[in-house]
Amino acid sequence: MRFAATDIAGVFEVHAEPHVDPRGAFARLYCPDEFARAGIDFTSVQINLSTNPTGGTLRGLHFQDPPFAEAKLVRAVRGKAFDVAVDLRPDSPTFRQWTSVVLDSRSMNAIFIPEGCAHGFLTLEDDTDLLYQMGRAYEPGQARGYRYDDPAFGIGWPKEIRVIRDADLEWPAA
Ligand SMILES: Cc1cn([C@H]2C[C@H](O)[C@@H](COP(=O)(O)OP(=O)(O)O[C@H]3O[C@H](C)C(=O)[C@H](O)[C@H]3O)O2)c(=O)[nH]c1=O
Repeated sequence: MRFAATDIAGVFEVHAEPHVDPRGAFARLYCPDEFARAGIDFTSVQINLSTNPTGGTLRGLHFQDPPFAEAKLVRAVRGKAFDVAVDLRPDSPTFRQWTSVVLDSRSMNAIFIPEGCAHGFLTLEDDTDLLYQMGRAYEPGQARGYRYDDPAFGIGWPKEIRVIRDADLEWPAA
């Protein structure tokens, strides 16, 4: 497993480094000890699956405030997605900045998003499924969000948005 820093402190692209042979590939996707050696204290306690049949589906930007803030490890297990983390930590030098990773099921990469960041993604092809490993159990009613196009962030989404739920258009301005 290889951890690549991004423009935002604490956000990493995680490369699985699959073992490939004529049968296919085998990869370790998560290991708390390897995360700890990379300086990341992250224990996966809940796993979620997001299925998105239509390319151009946007979910997010979502986050939760303390004490319900969530760290998450997100990967595409089918298809491809433009995945975004936004730094919402007021004391961070990259406050309100964003970074992106293209999650590709074929390369087995992932993005680690620490507490204090918002998360969103835009699927780049039909039938894109994202698997989430969460650092805390789900707390109903704690979800907060900002619009994907909030001028405070200026996120450069790479393609037309074709599917988005109304609630993700109704978030307050940052
Ligand atoms: C997140 C979550 C949701 N739910 C229930 C609540 C709703 O009845 C249903 C769909 O939830 P929601 O519409 O919030 O799902 P998304 O819009 O895909 O939100 C997720 O996608 C963005 C991009 C994220 O980063 C978050 O992990 C999460 O907010 O699943 C659960 O039962 N457990 C959960 O952990």
